[in-house]
Amino acid sequence: MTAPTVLGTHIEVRGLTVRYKKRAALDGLDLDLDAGVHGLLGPNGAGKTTLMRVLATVAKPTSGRVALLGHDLSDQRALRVVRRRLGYLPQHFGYYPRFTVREFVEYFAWLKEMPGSTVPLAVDHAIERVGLADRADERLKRLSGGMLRRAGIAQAIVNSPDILLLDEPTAGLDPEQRVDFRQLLRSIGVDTCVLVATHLVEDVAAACSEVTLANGGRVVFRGTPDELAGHGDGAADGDSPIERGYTAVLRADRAR
Ligand SMILES: Nc1ncnc2c1ncn2[C@@H]1O[C@H](COP(=O)(O)OP(=O)(O)OP(=O)(O)O)[C@@H](O)[C@H]1O
Repeated sequence: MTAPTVLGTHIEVRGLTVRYKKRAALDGLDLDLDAGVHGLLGPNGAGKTTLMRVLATVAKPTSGRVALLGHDLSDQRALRVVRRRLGYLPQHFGYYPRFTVREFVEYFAWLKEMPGSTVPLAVDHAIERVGLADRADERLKRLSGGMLRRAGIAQAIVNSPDILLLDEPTAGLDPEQRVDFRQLLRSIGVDTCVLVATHLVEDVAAACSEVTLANGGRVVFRGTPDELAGHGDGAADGDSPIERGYTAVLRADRAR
């Protein structure tokens, strides 16, 4: 199956606001992302998960405009087209514990309306890419937390999405798996727009071509991991250059 050509920007967000009662989880956020691996960093409550949920089309904006693959999400007909081209690993995902890994990934392939003839091969490939081939027929309830996370990543990539949204994908992965996972991200990011929300700045430094730092529902920094690290030159706290950059940018934003 060949992926359709992507016209325009993969992700285009303008003035995105999401309110929960009086609190703004996102507050006029602007963002443009194309192919590549993009890290999304920010402190607790910055709005990362809210942004991921809007981009995954499971939450609606209060105001503002979001276009994915050139389709405006306010257009109901476009939603179906876009959803086929998306992969999404939520921060917390539900599953039937009696499903095997293969059944679980297959189920998502059907939900994404993949042509039936392509499903078995795509499922096997996705399971292999996350290193679960030897567990493909194991029930989900028998997997460790990290393996379950990897099964979640497999369902997200089964349709070779044009946009892949991963909310804290490395939570629970052991160090060796995290190294493999970064390699997987880099290979997917060659022609896919991958957005990874995480607290692990070392994953961002190692795997991401670009990083977006959110605070208070807005973007406060956008650049390469090296550029973020550059903001930490001097006295800011942190154990690595990128941690120091992260801390320095947040402090400067809070002092505004
Ligand atoms: N369903 C909800 N109802 C009310 N407030 C919410 C809801 N979901 C999120 N919020 C609020 O919106 C803000 C942003 O939350 P969000 O989960 O998007 O942040 P985050 O950056 O993902 O945080 P974390 O790093 O802790 O996962 C927070 O103030 C949060 O309390």
